[in-house]
Parts: sequence; structure tokens; C-alpha cells
Amino acid sequence: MLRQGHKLQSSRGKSTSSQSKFSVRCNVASESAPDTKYTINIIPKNGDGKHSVNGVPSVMGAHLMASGFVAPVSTSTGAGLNVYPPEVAYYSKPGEGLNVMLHATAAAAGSSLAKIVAEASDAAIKAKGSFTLVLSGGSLPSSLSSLLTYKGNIQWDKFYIFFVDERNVPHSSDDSNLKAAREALLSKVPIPATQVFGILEGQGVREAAVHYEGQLVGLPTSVLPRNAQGFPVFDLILLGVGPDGHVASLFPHRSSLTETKRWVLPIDNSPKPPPERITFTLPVINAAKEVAFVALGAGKAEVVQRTLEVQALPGALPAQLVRPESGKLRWLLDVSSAQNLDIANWDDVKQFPRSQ
Ligand SMILES: O=C1O[C@H](COP(=O)(O)O)[C@@H](O)[C@H](O)[C@H]1O
Repeated sequence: MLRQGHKLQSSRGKSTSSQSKFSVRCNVASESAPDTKYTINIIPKNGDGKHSVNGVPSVMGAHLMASGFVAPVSTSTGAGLNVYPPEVAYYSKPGEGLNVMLHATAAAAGSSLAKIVAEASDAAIKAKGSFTLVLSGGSLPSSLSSLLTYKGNIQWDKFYIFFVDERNVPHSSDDSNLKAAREALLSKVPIPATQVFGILEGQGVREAAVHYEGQLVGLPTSVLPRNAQGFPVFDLILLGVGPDGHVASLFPHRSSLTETKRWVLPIDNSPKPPPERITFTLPVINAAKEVAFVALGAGKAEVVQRTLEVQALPGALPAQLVRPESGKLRWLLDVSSAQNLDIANWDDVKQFPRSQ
């Protein structure tokens, strides 16, 4: 659950905050009042917290801390530039194929995720009779449980589940991405076990990568089509992002980022434990029909801001290398992970719903 006015001290010291003129504000519910209605708002953020931007004093609607700093996340209901009563606001940059979905809460982000998966599965099943869904590990599986309460019909028996990366550990290990996905979702829905593709247990990481790639190659193209370069086209890939900008098990400044032929690579020196992993490569991720990042909570605020607003050196932020050829890229954020963004000043940004 989001908390009021958190991360204020750390945000204050950042150069990125002082460059931004606006921040994200949201009315959040306390744990004791789960029914409180949420609003999302963009309020001026001028760095020193004292002067107005676009005519709206920066302290209006925000928490003014004793230090004089204006908290970027607030429960105040004062004036702001945009107030969105719904639990989600959309920002899109058509030129860059980027869509940001900003949610009032992590729970609202979970609902959006469920809708995205359900809609993508409907479309894929209508088109080819099956749906290929690629999952990440880390914090992502916890958002998947939202699918269990999705109101519409989901044809689970048509799902094929894959992992964008997996740790070279037994399926029963607490480090296993498969185990996390099973606990959150897979053990509770009727997806045939033969359609869930885990890592081969008990092998060296090279053998495991070759085996996983072999399983993908062996699937009929009616289930897993290929693009013009011969890479598999998954229907939907769900990604997390690490604090260093890593996606899947593609870490900054590693040669794995430049792979152009392989579908699945072994990693034997991951900077994040456990050291042995297998990972999809960037050409595979970028061949997907649709890619969605899920980055929630204050712990992601810095990497979200760097990835979406700062031009990094090539390879410094692997998340910036995710550019699906389909142009369908979404970032699902909550107000905590979006708190450092300067969305109001993005070029050509389109936002929905309109300000009220
Ligand atoms: O190790 C991994 O980390 C990333 C990010 O995880 P998070 O806990 O920071 O969200 C994850 O996407 C990847 O699948 C996982 O193996």
C-alpha cells in the first residue's frame, strides 16, 4: 500500500528532481480506509518548493515539509494542473511508440495488467488459436494474481507460458521464477502443464540455455510465429526492471546486450544473485507483438525516471534498449514509481483523460 509523503528526503537531494517542473501527486488510501477514492494529479514541482509554475503555487495540494520541500506524492486535495478521478491516467508519445499508464495504486496497476493480458490473449486466440505469454521474475509475479479476479472470460487452456529469464536453480527453489509464477497464478488456473516452459533442472547453464532455445524452436509456427529475421514473435512479454536498469537477465554493459543471433543466452556471472541464469536476448524481446513493463513502488522511482527521461550511453540502461518492432510498448507505473517523472513537460505527450 502506498504511504503518504514517502521518499521525500531522498527525492530532494536529486538533481533530477530540481530539473523537473512537475511531479506526480496522488490521493492515496490508508490501509485502514481501503475504500477511499483515488485521484491522480500533476502538480508543479519547481525544486525549491516555494515558487509557482504555470500560475499554480507549488505548495498547493502538496505536503509542504518543515524543510520547505514540497512532497511529490501527497494526499492533499489542493489545486494542481491535472486531476484524474479515475485510478489510471494514460500518457502516450506516439512518435516513440511509448505508452505510460500511471496508476493511483499498485492494485489499480494490477487491474490494468489483467486487462492487458486478457485483451492480448483474446486477440491472439482469435487470430491463431493460442496465446504465448512471457513472464519475468523478481517483483512481477506478485502483480499476476490480479488475473485471478479479472471479471471477463480468460481461455487459460490456450495459454503457453514462458520465462524471459530464469535462474539456474531447481523449480522448487525460492530463487526460481517459475516457482514464483506458480504461487501467484499458474497453480490456480487451468493451463496444461505441457504448455508451461520451465528451465531444464540439474544442468549446466549452457546446456539449460540450449535446451530452452530448443523448446522454442520446436514449437509449431502456428503457436510461435517468426519475424522476417527468423526470431520468434511472442504475443506478450511482461518485463520488470531492476534498479540498475536490467531487464530479463540482461545487465548493463554486458556483451549479452549485443547478441544478434541467439534466442536464449546462458549467463554465468550475474551481478544479482543467483549468478547462473538463462535469458532471452534483445532481438527476441523486441520481436514481440507487445511488451509491457511493470514497475511499481518507490524503489523503482529512480530507474523509471532515468530510463524514460535520461539519454544514457548505449548499454548503460538495458531497459532503454527495449523497443519492440511492433511499436507496442507500455509502462505500468504507480504514483510511487512515477514520482520523479516530469510527464507534463514531455514533448508531444498525449494524455487521457483530459485535465478536469
Ligand atoms: O533478477 C531479476 O530481476 C528483474 C527485476 O526484478 P525486480 O525484483 O527488481 O522487479 C526481473 O525482471 C527478472 O526477471 C529477474 O530474474
